[in-house]
Amino acid sequence: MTDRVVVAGAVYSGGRLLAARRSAPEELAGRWELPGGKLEPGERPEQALVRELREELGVETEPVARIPGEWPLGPGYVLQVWTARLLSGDPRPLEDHDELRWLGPDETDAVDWLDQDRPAVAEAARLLRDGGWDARG
Ligand SMILES: Nc1nc2c([nH]c(=O)n2[C@H]2C[C@H](O)[C@@H](COP(=O)(O)OP(=O)(O)OP(=O)(O)O)O2)c(=O)[nH]1
Repeated sequence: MTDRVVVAGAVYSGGRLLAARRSAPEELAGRWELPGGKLEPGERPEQALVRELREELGVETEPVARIPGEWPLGPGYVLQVWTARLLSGDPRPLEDHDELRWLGPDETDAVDWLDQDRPAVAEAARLLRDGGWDARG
């Protein structure tokens, strides 16, 4: 069976990366992730990402580029990650999260990322340090 996709955003603004601390489920609560969620039937990943970031954080974003790779999340799900530009709004933890942090290029290791997010975060951090974000859009 094909795995279902969870799409997450490496959201950036002003040279910083957004990290979100999960409030649920219990086994993930307190760990940090790139915000996003599951694709709904018929949705493209970029559409799902824009919808999830609107629902969870109250912001409008524009997906820029996929971070190459795909990471297993447990039975039946894989994680795909896009860089995304913040277009408008100030992110707030409306759903699924209880804290948000903007991380500068030297701070991307400062939070306890979910293990399955670490490869994508490492690549996002590299892009942030190289200033390569907008070049990819
Ligand atoms: N959003 C997101 N979820 C992740 C990441 N890493 C990771 O293991 N997950 C897991 C947590 C959840 O079990 C699942 C995504 O579920 P979710 O709760 O964010 O998605 P959703 O908003 O569509 O949730 P739902 O209420 O429809 O179940 O993937 C990540 O970086 N971002």
